[in-house]
Amino acid sequence: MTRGAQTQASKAPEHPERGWHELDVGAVASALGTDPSAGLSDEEARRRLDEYGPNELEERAGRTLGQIIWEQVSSILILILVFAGGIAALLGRPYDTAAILAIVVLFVVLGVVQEYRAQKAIAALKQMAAPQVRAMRAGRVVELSARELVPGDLVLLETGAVVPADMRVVESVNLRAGEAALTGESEPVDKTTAPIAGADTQLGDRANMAYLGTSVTFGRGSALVTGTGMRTELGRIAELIQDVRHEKTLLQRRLDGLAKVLALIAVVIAALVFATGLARGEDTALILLTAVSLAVAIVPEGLPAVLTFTLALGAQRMLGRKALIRRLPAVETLGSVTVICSDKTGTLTQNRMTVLALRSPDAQADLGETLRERGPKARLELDDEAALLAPLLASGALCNDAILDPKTLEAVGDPTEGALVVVAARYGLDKPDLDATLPRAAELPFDSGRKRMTTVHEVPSGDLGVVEGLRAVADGRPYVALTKGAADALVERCVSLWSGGRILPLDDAGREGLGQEIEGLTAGGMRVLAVAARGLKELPGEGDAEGVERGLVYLGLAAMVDPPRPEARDAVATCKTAGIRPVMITGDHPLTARAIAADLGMAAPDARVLTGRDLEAMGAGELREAVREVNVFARVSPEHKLRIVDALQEEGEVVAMTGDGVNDAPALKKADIGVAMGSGTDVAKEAAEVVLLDDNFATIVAAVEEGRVVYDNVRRFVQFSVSGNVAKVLIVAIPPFFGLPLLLVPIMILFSNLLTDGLLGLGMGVERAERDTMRRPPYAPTEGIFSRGIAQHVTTIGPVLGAGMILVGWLAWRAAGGAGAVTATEEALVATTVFTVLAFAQLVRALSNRSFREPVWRTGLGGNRVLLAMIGAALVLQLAVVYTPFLQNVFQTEPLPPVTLAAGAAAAAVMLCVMELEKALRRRRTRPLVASPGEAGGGG
Ligand SMILES: Nc1ncnc2c1ncn2[C@@H]1O[C@H](COP(=O)(O)OP(=O)(O)OP(=O)(O)O)[C@@H](O)[C@H]1O
Repeated sequence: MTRGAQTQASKAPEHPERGWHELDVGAVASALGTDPSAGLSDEEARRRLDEYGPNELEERAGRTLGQIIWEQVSSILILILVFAGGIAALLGRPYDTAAILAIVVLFVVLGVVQEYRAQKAIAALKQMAAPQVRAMRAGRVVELSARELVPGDLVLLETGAVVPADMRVVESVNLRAGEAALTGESEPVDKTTAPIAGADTQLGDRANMAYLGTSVTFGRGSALVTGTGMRTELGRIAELIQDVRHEKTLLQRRLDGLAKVLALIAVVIAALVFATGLARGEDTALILLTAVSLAVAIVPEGLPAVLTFTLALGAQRMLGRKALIRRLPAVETLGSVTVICSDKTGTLTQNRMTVLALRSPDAQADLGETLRERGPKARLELDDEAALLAPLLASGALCNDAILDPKTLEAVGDPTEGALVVVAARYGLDKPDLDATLPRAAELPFDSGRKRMTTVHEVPSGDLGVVEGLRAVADGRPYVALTKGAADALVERCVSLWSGGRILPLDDAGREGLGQEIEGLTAGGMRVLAVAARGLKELPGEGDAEGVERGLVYLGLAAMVDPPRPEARDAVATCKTAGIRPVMITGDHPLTARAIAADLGMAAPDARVLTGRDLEAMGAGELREAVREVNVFARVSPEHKLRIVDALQEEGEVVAMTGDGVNDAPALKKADIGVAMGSGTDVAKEAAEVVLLDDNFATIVAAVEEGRVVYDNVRRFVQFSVSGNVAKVLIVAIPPFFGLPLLLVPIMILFSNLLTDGLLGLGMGVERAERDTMRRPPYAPTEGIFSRGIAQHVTTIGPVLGAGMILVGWLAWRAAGGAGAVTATEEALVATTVFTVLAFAQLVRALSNRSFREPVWRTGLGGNRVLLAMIGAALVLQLAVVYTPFLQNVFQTEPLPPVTLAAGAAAAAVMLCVMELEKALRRRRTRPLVASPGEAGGGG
């Protein structure tokens, strides 16, 4: 087997003087040092991989470390801090200055590390999604990651695959490639194998080459890899086309905006305090220091790091639930999804088809009972009655690409086809025998637009056995064409039927009768295929479906069940309570679709169903109106999906749409969240934001839930951190008006914002779904972060916390003797008291903050170990700052007597009560657990 590969392998590939497209296949193979039928040997492939490196484009879309650092350093928040540090230096406060600068550095490093890790994580996810390719190595077909391809590899191409490198086509069976990404040409190009003259032939005209970044839209073939990675046409222009813009998520952009607003407020308040202080003739140093503290207090230092962390974690969790995220923004968009448009077969159903009913003009069989009694492996006798079904059964198995294992009575391949092969085998008609009797001579493959397929078979002169009838159907012609497909449409193409051993005419009345029969079967949720045949004088030309698939002789019907996935029913119910509308979009018959939709709870048994034909007859306005209420679309082609997404989006919906085929790609791109099936084509995956590793509808719903959790956790941190900062601003700004000393010095505020809040923020980022996460309406993309009660929280809890801390400060100051009698050390003691009690209060607030609605005793303490650990760490750090001599120096703290700590703990307990009271009020204000988006319970 390894002959050629072995003899030629040691010769290194060299680029020929003429273009690859100018050489014939033999010359290409010899220049590449490979065998055009067996491929490279494993050893040689390994060697070349070492030499040429993996087949991937250098990641230029990702920002470099330098860029990430610059982005962090140049952010407005950092600039404010640097400015504040400068003033502190002017005031002769070296520790404050050093601390501010140290924290600036820490902040930048933390941000950079987070960003860098998030970027790496996404790159890793992308790699997981890298296409698998089938290649020949040493004469055997192997499956490998596209990254492992090397020049000289022989790659097998099939419909839906992305072309994984630049290659010279050596075999083409109707092979066609979409090259729009590379050449801008929107029509697919036919691929050929013969050499093409002209060194300067345009890329688009080099029909015997296939290029990285294009995709196979039709047919199959094989090709020799001529260039990989950056040594491809795409690699050459990669720098030009790679999107260097860093894609920020909606939340990131919103939070950037929030940070800017806060920064502006910081500057304004600081200026105000400075001006009023000057006007009242206060000590300039104190005023300046206050202004610096204010600026530092408002800036939410921990926010960016917490955000990236939370998003990356969300993507990871989704992966754990079998949804692979290809673009980070999808994590949060998922949380806003309002409509999920899902394929039926395989996503909502199990895609395990079993034929339960057979109908031919002369006989019928219902197998449900038998299979229930005798199990799925039941075999049946081809008695006189059943023999009347033989042409139907045999044709169904012949016009078919599934492979039967006659022993186990199982089939591999497309489940619809497998069911037909299996039912024929039940009656002793094994596909391999049939294939031998009536050899296949040509085929018109299935496509979901036509919804049928045809195979053409030679009719040999010898005895055909049980399928002798097909000779008569062929009506003396040398070939018989067998067509199977969606029953309603196929029956319309039949002009006669096979009955009593003769071809009888089929008139409109007859077709109507068959239509009713089909309707009867589909209404029970079965997929019904019709099978028909005709004689042919000669083999049809390529793509001559229209010429062949008409004037057919009707042979019969096969109806099969495909049970719903058990978990889909729950997922549909979850969608409903979560204010998300599940919509079924299927190529199947309207009645089949509706019956299954009803079974899953997606639609009423008599719900309105729209078909592809209905859609075509509708104007844009009409369609918009229809998509508001229709949950089942049937007999839909991939092109219709695009219109459905469009109409839904016009209606303001955030749409997730599933798909697996090449033609689904435009709809996946258009949808807010394109969802590709793990089993689908590479083209669909490339177009999608999310790939379902298990093809399961329930997985989409799980991903939506995780998306909401991410959103919740970010909002949780914003609520916590902004209300805390409001308090800190008040603590700094108010006391000077009453002659009190500064209650928090800048370095303390920094510590609180960055370490205490940052650690707690990370703890909040890992919070799991709340009990009502999927029982409330989705977040509208236009909805601000401060909606649903967060604004109230910030404006009530913030001032309460601030007032409480001022009271603490005032008590401490009075205890030290009050106006005129307080020494510098005692001032430091007062500040340390406020600093520490505030830290305690923040710790308990973090606990209460675990749920937006539920009381803390319900959410419990143990559910989030990370948060508990962070609370512990923050506590230890706080005590360290207060009690270790070196840190006392840096942070200008004084050791607190135990009684103050105890009082601080008591104050924190009071704060907890206030938080819980606010939540109780929020619960009363807003209706909980909504069932539909109409009754939205957002209190914001
Ligand atoms: N292999 C096949 N040969 C002939 N006809 C088929 C074949 N597979 C499906 N059909 C017919 O074509 C119709 C549409 O099939 P299509 O594959 O587009 O839908 P589907 O993908 O199975 O459904 P969904 O869109 O819900 O996933 C089916 O209802 C069936 O009648």
